[in-house]
Amino acid sequence: MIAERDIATSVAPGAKPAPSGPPPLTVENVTKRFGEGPTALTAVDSVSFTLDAGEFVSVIGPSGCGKSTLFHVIGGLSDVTQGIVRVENETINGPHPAVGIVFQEESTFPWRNVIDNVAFPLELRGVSRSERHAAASHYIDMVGLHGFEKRLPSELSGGMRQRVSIARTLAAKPRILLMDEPFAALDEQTRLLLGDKVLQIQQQLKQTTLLITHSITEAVQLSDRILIMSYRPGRIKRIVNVDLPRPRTSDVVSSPEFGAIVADIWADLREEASRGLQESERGQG
Ligand SMILES: Nc1ncnc2c1ncn2[C@@H]1O[C@H](COP(=O)(O)OP(=O)(O)OP(=O)(O)O)[C@@H](O)[C@H]1O
Repeated sequence: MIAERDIATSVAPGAKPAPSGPPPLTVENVTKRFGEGPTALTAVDSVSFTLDAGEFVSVIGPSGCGKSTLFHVIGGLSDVTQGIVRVENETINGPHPAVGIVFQEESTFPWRNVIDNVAFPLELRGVSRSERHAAASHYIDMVGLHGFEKRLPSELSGGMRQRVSIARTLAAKPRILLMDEPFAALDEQTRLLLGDKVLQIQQQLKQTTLLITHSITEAVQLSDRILIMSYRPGRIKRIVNVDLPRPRTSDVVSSPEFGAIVADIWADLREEASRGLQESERGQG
């Protein structure tokens, strides 16, 4: 069940075009259980939402609330127990070619240089070397790695390697970009600056994106909407519309409006995270 209590509803008139056609992503009453019988664990419970074209939505929740489970289900990497995930009008039953995935873990190929990493999905499609290198260069520029085309991943920082992963996923021109805590391993300053990059890309491509994160600042900095999940079973507790003007940069974090949204989300998350902590202290986590 979705409990929707939007905190900021005043979307500027004409800010977003009215959606036409089916939403790029529909998650309908999705439940995911692990195991059977009395020891079965419901990780995700009756989750429903849609993603509109060009929208940036984040899913946020305390550790163990089922964010990664939801990510795996939407990415077609894991089956649902109940419910349906639709990409446009198509029910998925495995990875869908329209969904581009960026993982939390490093996923660059260490033996390929930057341009060949980014060009990889085009190579799989049989695109000629010159064409795929031209396309890859475009996305390398977009993520701010111009000049690093010939470097190996081992010659880059962690943040740069994640940018290579993002460029590689974008090079496949996904209709939906799905990211699971892509900046989790990075320090706070790098996260904020990479957030700027993601905002620029969003601005440029109007890329429909679903981000899984446990960082409130990241979610508020980047998103149009934030889905707050409850601690076990993972349900959508509340949906927050982030009515901060776009284009945005990381400067937005110092505005009072930003602070108010963060504080509001934290009030919910603190409750859920405390519940998680208490359960793990009782040995149920
Ligand atoms: N393959 C699995 N088998 C059994 N239980 C699982 C499996 N994967 C996840 N779980 C359980 O499902 C619950 C949700 O896990 P999940 O990893 O989706 O949470 P999360 O919100 O992504 O957590 P974190 O932020 O710590 O990564 C947890 O209790 C976890 O132990």
